[in-house]
Amino acid sequence: MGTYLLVALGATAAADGGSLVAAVHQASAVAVGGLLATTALLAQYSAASRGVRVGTIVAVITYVAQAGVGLAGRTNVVPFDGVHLLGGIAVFSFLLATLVIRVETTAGGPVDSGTLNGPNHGVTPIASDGDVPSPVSEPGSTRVRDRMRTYLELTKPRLMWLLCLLALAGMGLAVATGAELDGVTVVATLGGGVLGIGAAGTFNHVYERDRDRKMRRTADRPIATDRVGVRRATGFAVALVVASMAVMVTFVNALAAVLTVAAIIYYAYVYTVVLKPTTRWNTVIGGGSGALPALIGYGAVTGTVGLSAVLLALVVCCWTPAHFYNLAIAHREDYARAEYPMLPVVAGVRTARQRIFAWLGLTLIVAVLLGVITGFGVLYALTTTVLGAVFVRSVVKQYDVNERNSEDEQAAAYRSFHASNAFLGAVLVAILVETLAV
Ligand code: HEM
Ligand SMILES: CC(C)=CCC/C(C)=C/CC/C(C)=C/COP(=O)(O)OP(=O)(O)O
Repeated sequence: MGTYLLVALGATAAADGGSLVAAVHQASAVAVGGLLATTALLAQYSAASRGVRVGTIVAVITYVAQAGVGLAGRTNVVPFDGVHLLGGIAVFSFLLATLVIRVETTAGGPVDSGTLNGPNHGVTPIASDGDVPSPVSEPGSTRVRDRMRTYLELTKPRLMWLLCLLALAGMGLAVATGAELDGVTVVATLGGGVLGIGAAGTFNHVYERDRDRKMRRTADRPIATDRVGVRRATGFAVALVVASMAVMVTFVNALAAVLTVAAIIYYAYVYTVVLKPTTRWNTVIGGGSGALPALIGYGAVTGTVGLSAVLLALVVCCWTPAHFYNLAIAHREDYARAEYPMLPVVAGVRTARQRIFAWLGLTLIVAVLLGVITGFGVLYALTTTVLGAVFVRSVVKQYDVNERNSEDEQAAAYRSFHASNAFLGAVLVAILVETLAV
């Protein structure tokens, strides 16, 4: 992650042209170079696998070339900024790949390589949504409150904070281009967005009710437990769509309204109905729905779609598999039982963890590109680096658990899941501060 810090700081230095950041970048380059050389040397003389030895050497060679390009650029002999950025990304990628080889070859226990075949090995679900209704009869006011809570549960409220933060960051990117932001647009976009997410979530509950019953994590959902009927839930979802559109069209603009409908259809139909039950790529392709709020926020303010918003959406697209595969690992028995072809179910845990590393690496790379084109400062560079490091570390730690299908394994996967949410949340807040703070 030291290399990543260099890339992030280098991008910042290039953006603000300031000498302080440039100086810190150069000092860090020397320190990280020392660390890298030591690591490579230790790898050659230890029992590390061939992959690790070769990987660290390749990283060192690229690093030296990269330092050369950096020095040449400093004296303005070769103004190779783009090459220097790519070189940094290359070193980072080699090292991440080497890390994967390293954790795989030193993992203590038998790494799960295959797909699930047995029914249920006694996994205890860690998370579950919602309360099971009490059988005891209750006074009217409690019943009304329960009913409201049940309908609220249909809207998947727990995802909303991050999706709202994403839309806000989209608005921040719009402001960075010089657009004006007003309170009505902010409130109406978030309000219309929340109604839209509620609609999409409710459709998802309706369509998945049979499979939800088969999964421990979801068996107590409102429709799966018949607390709400299919027709009522569908009516509720339609009402939410109408309300969302009314808010968007009246108080925001046509683009935001169209993108919101697109997000609802993308999640409730393309992902839920077409992709999720049929292909292992469901998460990768379906993640696009959750990325749309970046464009909705930007479009709400500017009436157009801009490059920075597209890059932010791309960050979220790359982040989504790194976010979800952790849960898919923790609940793979559930998914297998409901016959969803989630990656860990059809390709095994080992492959899923590799993909988490790969998508996380891509997320970090696209995040740097976003920083470069928007000219973000040190706060953004440090946030992506530190929270990125926490996320990477949490995934490495998943390999420390030896016992397959144990509670420890689930807990480790859940830590990565929470790290993923903390990472994206912090990056979005950093974007907001960078774009809105004067
Ligand atoms: C294909 C895409 C995605 C899949 C399959 C996925 C899957 C999941 C699942 C299964 C949960 C557990 C949820 C529950 O039942 O409460 C969850 C939680 C969550 N997801 Fe995702 N997710 C996706 C995309 C996103 C996106 C794009 C965001 C936001 C930008 C997001 C933010 C969250 C948040 C905030 C939580 C709640 C965490 C908590 O309860 O502490 N997810 N996700
Ligand atoms: C602005 C707007 C309308 C956005 C809507 C898009 C949206 C709700 C994206 C979130 C994607 C998501 C949480 C998937 C959950 O996966 P899952 O359904 O597989 O999870 P589950 O197993 O818990 O049902």
